[in-house]
Amino acid sequence: MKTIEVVAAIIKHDDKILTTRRSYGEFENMWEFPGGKVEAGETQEKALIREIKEELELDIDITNYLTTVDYDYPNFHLTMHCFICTICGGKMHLNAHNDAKWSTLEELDELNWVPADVLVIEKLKSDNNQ
Ligand SMILES: Nc1nc2c([nH]c(=O)n2[C@H]2C[C@H](O)[C@@H](COP(=O)(O)OP(=O)(O)OP(=O)(O)O)O2)c(=O)[nH]1
Repeated sequence: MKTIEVVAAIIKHDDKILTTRRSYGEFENMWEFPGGKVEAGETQEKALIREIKEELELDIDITNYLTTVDYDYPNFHLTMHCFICTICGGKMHLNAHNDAKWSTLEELDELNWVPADVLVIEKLKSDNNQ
């Protein structure tokens, strides 16, 4: 099975986290963390900065590494590296999503997530309880 390597941004502001809703493809209208595929020759950090600029027109600072999740979808294996980030510039514009919202950790449970992201949310919650 092919593996897709993806980077995702957990963008924080105060006690809120930015979530975005996919506007196309097999996970249309499900919530995710913004990001995308790492291109050949790119570092994970460079890929994430590029993806967030493309998708949201935002500049980000990567604060720290959160986790890497591995998930088997029926037609591919996902390896997704997740980083905690903050916004350092730009004005949000949705180029690849049909909605975005700021949610507290508790409010994340109310959203219909892309399947692999449930693992990311578990990690965010366990870190928060330490
Ligand atoms: N961006 C993102 N992708 C995720 C998440 N969770 C998850 O399972 N995925 C999957 C969905 C997609 O199959 C894959 C990422 O693809 P993508 O479509 O965002 O990548 P990309 O921006 O490089 O897009 P494309 O030009 O190939 O469409 O990872 C997540 O939180 N964020």
